[in-house]
Amino acid sequence: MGIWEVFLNWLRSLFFKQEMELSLIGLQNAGKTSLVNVVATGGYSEDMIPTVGFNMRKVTKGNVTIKLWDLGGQPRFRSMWERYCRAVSAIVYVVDAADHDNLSISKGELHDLLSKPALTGIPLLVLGNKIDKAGALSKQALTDQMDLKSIEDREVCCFMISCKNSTNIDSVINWLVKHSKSQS
Ligand SMILES: Nc1nc2c(ncn2[C@@H]2O[C@H](COP(=O)(O)OP(=O)(O)OP(=O)(O)O)[C@@H](O)[C@H]2O)c(=O)[nH]1
Ligand SMILES: [Mg+2]
Repeated sequence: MGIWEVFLNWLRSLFFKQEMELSLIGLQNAGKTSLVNVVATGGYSEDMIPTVGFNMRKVTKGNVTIKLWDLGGQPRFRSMWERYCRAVSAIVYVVDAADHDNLSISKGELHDLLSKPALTGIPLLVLGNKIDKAGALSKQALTDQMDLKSIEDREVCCFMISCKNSTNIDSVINWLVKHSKSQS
């Protein structure tokens, strides 16, 4: 790369810098913190500590700086989800696609959250995680069981991912980055 090109790239990065804010929501053990780690550093660990309250992480992808609110999914933290979703460009809802027992609770919590008037219209990205596990649902089955088709007041997108194997993480990042551009 010539010096001129380097200079132009630097200028471009100054002008096209984007910022976006996201909230990661979902039941405990869904894999929210694992997703943050995989997106930020590519690292994955089996040995995770449940998030107490919330954590904030900033991740830069190209020209986009993403501020991530990683919220605790245990029942005692769910009442604060709404507060951390009010100012965001998108809500990322993580579901353990292999945990059939908790799907209806996850669906209930999602639809409860989306019913809050302050959150009307905020785009939703639903991620079915842990597809490396035997018995994980297909995208169609997850869409049906989470009743995603009934959500009509916002843009909804769904990907099936594995934080463990880094499956489809690039699609998630692309969606987020594209989304931040359409917002500005
Ligand atoms: N097999 C498999 N396990 C995963 C995957 N992603 C996360 N896990 C495991 O799921 C467990 C919970 O992950 P966390 O990222 O802590 O879940 P969380 O949603 O942040 O949970 P809370 O902070 O309590 O809300 C950990 O043991 C992870 O290793 C995956 O893609 N595949
Ligand atoms: Mg966590």
